[in-house]
Amino acid sequence: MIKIGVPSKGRLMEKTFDWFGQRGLAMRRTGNEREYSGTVEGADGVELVLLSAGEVPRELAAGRIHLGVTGTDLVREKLADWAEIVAEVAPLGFGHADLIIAVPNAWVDVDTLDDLDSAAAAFRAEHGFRLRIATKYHRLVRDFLTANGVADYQLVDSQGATEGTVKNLTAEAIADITSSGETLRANHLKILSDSVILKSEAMLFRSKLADDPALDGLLGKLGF
Ligand SMILES: Nc1ncnc2c1ncn2[C@@H]1O[C@H](COP(=O)(O)OP(=O)(O)OP(=O)(O)O)[C@@H](O)[C@H]1O
Ligand SMILES: O=P(O)(O)OC[C@H]1O[C@H](OP(=O)(O)OP(=O)(O)O)[C@H](O)[C@@H]1O
Repeated sequence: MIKIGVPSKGRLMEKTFDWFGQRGLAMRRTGNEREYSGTVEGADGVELVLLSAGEVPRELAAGRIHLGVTGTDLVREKLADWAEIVAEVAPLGFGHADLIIAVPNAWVDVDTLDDLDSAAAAFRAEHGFRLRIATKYHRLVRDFLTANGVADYQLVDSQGATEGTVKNLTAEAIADITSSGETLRANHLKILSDSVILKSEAMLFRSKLADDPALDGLLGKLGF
């Protein structure tokens, strides 16, 4: 059985279903609205595994799914040695979003990473603790800030509604995905001009740790 891991809800699921549908593989959810089960028609021996987008990388790494759809951001964040574990089969043309760092609009003197570095040092001197950056992308943000010489900060974990942490006084800055920019604007935050950490998009991945004799045939049918 070839197992394909697909996000279980929302835009990502619907667009993924459309993408496979256009290539002759009809996917749909079955059971009631809340039941996470689904079927695939158009190819024999293929099973649909509905997963949280955030869990697709781990399932690919464990070899429990052969193919998986998720954002490139989540694969790079969750799998340190991702290029050894998965191969990128095809970008799907949706789910485009940038991982960026943003600070309050009110910080008029802070527009770049250098400015952030200065502000972070001043913040620590004034408050006695390090400036807090809220994010769920710990690995990517830490690596990026280290590479850019920013050190005087701490990451605080935020698994959702990250832009709200500044207003809630649990962080001074955030690192999150943005697409239209609406959420940042609504929360009075601005992007540091040189802080695009990653340009993410939805991608079909193949696990290098799971094989099936029929996999190449299926990829051929999909056009790859
Ligand atoms: N506003 C957006 N526009 C485009 N892509 C987005 C947007 N927000 C998130 N994404 C992308 O969608 C993917 C899934 O995001 P996320 O982890 O937030 O999922 P989720 O909907 O919270 O799912 P779950 O809670 O099941 O893990 C990520 O790859 C992310 O980059
Ligand atoms: O730039 P925009 O178009 O406004 O999109 C960005 C928002 O979309 C995502 O949140 P999501 O809706 O997935 O909710 P979350 O806060 O639970 O991650 C992301 O975390 C941002 O908050």
